[in-house]
Parts: sequence; C-alpha cells; structure tokens
Amino acid sequence: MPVALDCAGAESQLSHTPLPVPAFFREAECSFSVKRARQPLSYTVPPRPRHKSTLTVSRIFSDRRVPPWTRLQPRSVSFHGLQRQEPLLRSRLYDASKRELFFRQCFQQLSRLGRGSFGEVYKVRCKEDGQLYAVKRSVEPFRGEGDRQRKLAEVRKHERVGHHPNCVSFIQAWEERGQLYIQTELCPGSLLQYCEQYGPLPEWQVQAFLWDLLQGLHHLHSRNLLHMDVKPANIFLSSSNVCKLGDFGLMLELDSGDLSDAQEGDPRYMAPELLRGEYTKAADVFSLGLTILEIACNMELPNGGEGWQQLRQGYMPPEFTADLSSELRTLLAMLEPNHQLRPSVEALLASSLMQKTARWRRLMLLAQSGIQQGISICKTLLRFVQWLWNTLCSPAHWLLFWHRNVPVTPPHSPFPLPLEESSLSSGWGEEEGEEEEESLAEDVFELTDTSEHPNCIYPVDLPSSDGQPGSPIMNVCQCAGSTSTPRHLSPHQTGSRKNRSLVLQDSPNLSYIGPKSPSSSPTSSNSQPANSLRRTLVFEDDGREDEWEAAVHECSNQSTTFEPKNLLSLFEDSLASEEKCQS
Ligand SMILES: Nc1ncnc2c1ncn2[C@@H]1O[C@H](COP(=O)(O)OP(=O)(O)OP(=O)(O)O)[C@@H](O)[C@H]1O
Ligand SMILES: [Mg+2]
Ligand SMILES: [Mg+2]
Repeated sequence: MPVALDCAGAESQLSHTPLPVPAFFREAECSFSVKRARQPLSYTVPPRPRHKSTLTVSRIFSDRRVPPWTRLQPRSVSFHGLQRQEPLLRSRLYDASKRELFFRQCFQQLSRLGRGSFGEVYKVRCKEDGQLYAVKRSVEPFRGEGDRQRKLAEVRKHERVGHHPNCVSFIQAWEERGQLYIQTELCPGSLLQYCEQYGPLPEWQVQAFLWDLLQGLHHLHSRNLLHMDVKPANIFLSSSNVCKLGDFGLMLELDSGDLSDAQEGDPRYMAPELLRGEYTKAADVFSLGLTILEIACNMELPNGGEGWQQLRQGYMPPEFTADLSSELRTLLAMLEPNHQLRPSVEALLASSLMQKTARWRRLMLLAQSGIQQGISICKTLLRFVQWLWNTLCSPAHWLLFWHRNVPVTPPHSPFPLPLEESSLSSGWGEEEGEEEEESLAEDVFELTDTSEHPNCIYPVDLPSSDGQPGSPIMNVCQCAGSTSTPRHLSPHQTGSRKNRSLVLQDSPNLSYIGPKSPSSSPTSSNSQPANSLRRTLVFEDDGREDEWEAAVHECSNQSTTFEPKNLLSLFEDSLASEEKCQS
C-alpha cells in the first residue's frame, strides 16, 4: 500500500536522523566551570539605578533658578539627627577664595583604585592628618534633584552602618559643583583581587573569611539593614586580612517601610526569592553562600542559564564541592532555595564550625595586632636611633671635614649624610614612600603634591671631588604643568619615584655648559661661584634657561623638606677652603 510504503520510507529516513537526547537535570553539570586563570572573577557592574525623575530640559523656557547643588562652596552631606544638615565644609587647608576643588586642596590624589557604576574611587592622602583614605567621587554631575537624592542616599546608608571592624568605615561626605564625594577607610584590596592572586583559597582561610563576613552581616541585620550586593568585589580586606563588607549603595533599610527603591545586586549572587520581590535578610545569606562556594571551590558562577537555575534549586555540583570538609558543606545550607528554611546569620554563627573558627580567629587577630604593634614600635625606635646617629655624627663629620680641609663629597663620606633620601619624599616616612611609588605608576589625576614636582630639577648631591660622571648631581623628577618637561622620558623614568630620579649626566636633554664636562676637575670650576651651578644647565634643544630657573625656583619655594641652597653654599665653602689649602 502506498500509505504503508510512504510510512516505511519516512521511518527509514527518520531512523538515520539522530534523536535528541533528553538533557536530564542531574547530567547538566557542564553548566559549571572552573575559573580560568587571569580572568577576572565574577565582577560585573550592577545595573544602573533607575532614573525616575530626571528634570525636564526645555530650551525655550529654561528654568533660570540655580539648582542648590551647583553652589560653588563644598557642603558637608550628613543625615545624622532629625534634620539633614548641610553645613559648609571646613578645613584649615581649604581656601574658599581659590577656584580649586576642596578635594584637590585638601587631599593628595595618589591613584585610582577602581570604578563602579556610581563613581570612581581614589586612593588619597588627607593633607590635614597625613592619613590614607579612599574617596569615591560620582562620575557624572547630578542630573536633577531626584538623581542627587538617590546618590546622597548612599551617604545616609553608610552613616547608618556605623563603625564595625567587619564593615568599611565611613569618614565624611560632601558635595561640590554637582558631584558627591564619599570618604571612607582605605582597604588594601578586595576579596576579588585577593582570590585572583591567591585562589583557590585553603579551607581554613575560607572559614576565617566566612566568620568575618557573618560578623559584618550580623551587624547590618541587627540594625534592620540588608546589604543586597554581597559579592567578592564588594568585600574588602584590611592590611591584616580581615574581611570587611563595603559598597552600601544598594543597601535596604527594612524599617524605613519603603522598599520601592529596592534593587537586586549582581545576578550571579542573587537569591531566587528576589525575583518574586521578597526582600528579606535571607537574601544576603544566599549571596554570602555563593561567595563562599566561589572562593572555596574556585568556581565560575553562572550569570544565567541552566547552571544559574540549578544553584537556586539546591543543587551543588559534587565535582566542585567534593574536597570541602563535611562541616563546611553543612554550612552551605546557606544556598537553601526556600528563604524561610535558610539558616539565619545567628544560626550560622552558632554552628560548631563557626564557634571553633571564632576561637582561633580571635587569637590570631590578637597575635597579629600584637606583632603589628611590635613592628611599629621597632620602627619608631629605629628612626629614633637613626636620628640620634645623624645628630651625633653629623657635627663630628663636618668637624673632621673642616679640620682636614679636604673637600669630602657625600658619596665618599664615611659618615651618614644628614640629608636622606626620604627628605625628598612628601615627608611621611619610608612606607609611605613605597606606597606612593606603587600608586604613582597608575596615577590618573594631576598630582597636586607640592613637595613633588615632576620635571623640576633638584640639586641633591655635590659632585665628587674627582668629578666622575657616576656621582649624582641632580635629581630630576616629573612636574605637573611645568613646561620644563624632559621630552624623552623613558618608561622607567616615568614609572616610579625611585626610577624617576635620574642622574643628570644620563639625561639626553640636559648638558653642562659651565664646567664643560662632568669629568673636568673641580679646581677648574673653582673660579665659578656655586650659585652659578644652577646656570650651568640648559636644555640642549632650545636652551630654555629661564623656564628651568623658574621651575627650580618654584620647586625650591614649594618644597618644605629640602633646602638646595644650603648644600650649594656648602659646596661653595668647600671649594673655597680647598682653594685656600692649595694656595
Ligand atoms: N574603601 C576602599 N578601599 C579600597 N578600594 C576601594 C574602596 N572602595 C572602593 N574601592 C575600589 O573601587 C571599586 C568600586 O567601588 P564601589 O564598589 O564602592 O563603587 P560603586 O560605584 O558603588 O560600584 P558598584 O558598581 O559595585 O556599585 C571597588 O571594586 C574597589 O576596587
Ligand atoms: Mg561595588
Ligand atoms: Mg555600589
């Protein structure tokens, strides 16, 4: 029969077609993957806040009223007390008559730490107290009052958090020319960066971090606050490796009763019930559970799809979790799909594993702080001894120097020089020098540090008696805004403070015109007054002595720790004494 034949033909055709294999839930493990080396962890920028009420812009009937946020003076932003205060920001370093921003007048910008959806974060040094801080500055000026209020809300939330060792501390906030600045404690890095460097983390460290974070969450939850964006990028590490919750931009205040502005954080860490609009403390517990799974198992968390669904249905891929201890796996009940059955922060802290961790973690932190204090005491003592040595030895050195009437130059001197390298830094000691070195490499701001002038030339050492070219004569560093920039700075000269200091003779742009070459004997330059040493340098290509003079003058005026004139006069005196000796 034709029909039967047709059917048979169709059947034979179909038999060659591969049948689709049903993808069973448990077999879809390929949705999970191990983190790829050097690929940033699950860092994604959360969605931008919804813009509900941007001001209407009419070109015909423009609103001529000046919005309050464009007021020139910086205003403190604080929500403490019943009424929002808006006093003028004060600092003894701030001069309102200058056009320069408060941020620039009172802080030295060292580097950019990161950028989020709200703003850019800078590592800064407060010029008033000399301490390092992080300052988050909103990228765009306020678009209107609604936008401004939304941004200012982060300040209110941060203020509500208060101080806790496991939360990033808020210092102050202010607005100026339509931009918001939030100054917080500086943390050396985030958990995201730490895992990129050291991941996968050993279990003892995961347990320690979990305990820290539970402490931080307990503090928030006890104040009816939901973080809503717990993830490695928003967890910061202190210098003693204590985890701190940060970035409170999406935080929800449960007692405010208004959850209309609630936003979900990063979808990778999002609790399933948030899709249904159920905002509870359990959502933070779920995000923390995923964070722990990620850092303990080196697992790339899915952004969506099958793997995303599985993790929210109580399935944990055994090939990732097999190596975890049974105690930690029990704590991963944080990933319970039903938020009502999910353990609370208090229950987790009461677990035997966390109780055990609490004991040794407290001891470890105590020991760490003891060691740190010991080190800082040793450093202070060392500095004191160094200072004592310099004070006691320097006069002896100079007495010897005068007695022998021999022009001993600093590089050949058997005594330590009173002028140390640190005196060229901004004056915050050795560690700070190192910090700046690291930060300047990725600087994004115009540097406003007056003690450091790129492109300015400082005499730092006297030429050696033999006038060998190896003797350091000048220290050249880069200067913002100066026209005297050496044009062909090699990358290693621009890279760091130490590398930016280079011997003048090696500079392609500078040469001697007075004592023609560095190898000429010092006696030949005796007739030249020491002050004219300044004039012995010109830029080879265009000989802009005036600009150079001006730059040197400006730098020597602004530098507080370094006095080139003293050294030059010393040099002059030594030459004179040598001349006398020879005659
Ligand atoms: N206190 C701090 N110490 C050190 N680095 C910080 C600090 N605060 C922020 N950062 C860095 O800046 C980045 C962005 O900061 P933050 O997450 O607070 O900004 P955001 O604009 O709110 O970002 P998001 O898009 O996550 O909301 C962080 O990922 C981190 O690298
Ligand atoms: Mg963030
Ligand atoms: Mg944020």
